[in-house]
Order: sequence, then structure tokens, then C-alpha cells
Amino acid sequence: MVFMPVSSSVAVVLAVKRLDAAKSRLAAVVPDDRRRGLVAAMLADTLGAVEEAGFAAVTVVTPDPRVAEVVAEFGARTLDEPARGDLSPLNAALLHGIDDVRPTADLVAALQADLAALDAPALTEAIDAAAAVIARGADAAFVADRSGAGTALLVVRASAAFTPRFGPDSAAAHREAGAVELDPAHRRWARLRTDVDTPDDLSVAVELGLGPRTRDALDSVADIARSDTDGVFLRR
Ligand SMILES: Nc1nc2c(ncn2[C@@H]2O[C@H](COP(=O)(O)OP(=O)(O)OP(=O)(O)O)[C@@H](O)[C@H]2O)c(=O)[nH]1
Ligand SMILES: C=C(OP(=O)(O)O)C(=O)O
Repeated sequence: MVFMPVSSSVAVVLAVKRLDAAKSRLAAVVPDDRRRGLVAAMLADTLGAVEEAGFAAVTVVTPDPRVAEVVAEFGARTLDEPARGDLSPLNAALLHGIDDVRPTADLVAALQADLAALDAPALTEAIDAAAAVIARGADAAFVADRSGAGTALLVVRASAAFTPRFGPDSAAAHREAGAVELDPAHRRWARLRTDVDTPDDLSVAVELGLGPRTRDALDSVADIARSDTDGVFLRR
């Protein structure tokens, strides 16, 4: 068994699908043309928090050149989609990124890309907690999302053959695969746990405090949504 120091080097991997296909569950409150900008803004705020936390080795797996432009603004790198295999497209994309950076880091952190309220302290604390658990012998550790069913962050030992299991009920899937759940009582890291898929998630992220780019993107939607009775996240 290999033991890691808590000060292990960390590579961060995210996956973003084509913007035209992204965040369909927000379609009722954000029109198509604004939704692409909103998804890009949430990615930018996520990458902003990662940068502020001091994690410099960042890879985003995406087929979308507009996403690649956002990634380049943060000095991060883009990897194209892998060939289709047995895994879901999301897990195939993440595993492609994880495999690519494995030789360069002690730990690989797979992070959701829509963490519009993420801040550096939450991310740093969670990755430190994961590093400590992995240093004690686990192959992987994760932070569940706000609902408890999904996963906001999965950290794997780079040398371990741990396959990501993002998707429906991924928290249970990661737990069953042997990953250690961090802060299972959900007392900490609300800003990390709030991935934005639905209007309700967006409301919670607004309450927590959005990153600046998401706030700007939503301001542009607000002009439309103020007169829209479905603009739930703006009426709070
Ligand atoms: N690179 C890549 N990323 C993906 C793929 N599928 C999903 N993702 C990303 O994985 C995260 C979660 O994906 P989903 O929940 O399936 O999609 P979503 O865009 O968040 O939302 P919905 O359209 O409402 O399901 C998002 O960051 C997606 O952009 C894929 O095939 N390739
Ligand atoms: C993919 C996941 O989340 P979502 O579909 O909510 O983005 C997940 O939590 O594993």
C-alpha cells in the first residue's frame, strides 16, 4: 500500500459537453441563447475558484471550441473527447482526463464544472480532507452534492485504478466502489456541493452568492425573466 503526504500534488480534471446540449433542465427559466453563456460563465467561476485555491494543473475534457476558449483564459488545458467505450460519455471523458494526468500528480480531483458559488476555501478544505483519507490508505474519496445523491468532487489516488461513476446516484456508486465519503453529515462545503442543474439549484447558488461571471450572465437573463412568471430563481 502506498501512503501519500497531505501535501501531495493535485491535478484537477473537469468535463463539459457541447454547450448547445448543456443544462437542458434549465431550459424553462433560461432561454437557449442565454443558457450557453450561463454554462460558460459557471465553468469560468468554477475555474476561477480552482485558480484562487492554487491548483495550477487543470484539464478540461470537452468537444466544444467555445468551452476551450474559456479554459484557455484560465491557463488551463483542453483535451478532446475520447473514443466511445463502455462507460457513459461523462465518465469516459473524466477517465480520459484522469488517465492523461495520472503520471504528473499524486492525486487527481474530478470536479463538477457547474459550481457557480464555489470558493477557494471550500475546495481547498475538501481536497485536503481527501488527501488525508487517501494518505491513510483509501484509493478515493468524494464529497456528495447538495441532494446527497450526486457527487460534487471525487479525488483519486493517481496510481489507483479507480473508475469514476458520475451520473444518477453517483454518491452511492462511489461509496460502493470503495471511495470514502467526506463529511457525510453534510455540515460543510455548501459552496462546493451546489452544482447547478435545475432552477432550484440556481436559487440556492444565488443565496450562497454567485461567482462574478455567473452573476453577470444571470443579469443578462434577468431582463428577460423579470416579466417571466417562471423566473423562479430571480424572485427570491
Ligand atoms: N466532455 C463531456 N462532458 C460531459 C458529457 N456529458 C456530460 N458532461 C458534463 O458532465 C456534467 C454533468 O452532466 P449532465 O448532468 O449529464 O448534463 P448537464 O449539462 O449538467 O445538464 P442536463 O442537460 O440538464 O442533463 C456537466 O459538466 C456536463 O457538461 C460528455 O459526453 N462529454
Ligand atoms: C453527474 C452528476 O450530476 P449532475 O447530473 O447533477 O450534474 C453526478 O452527481 O454524478
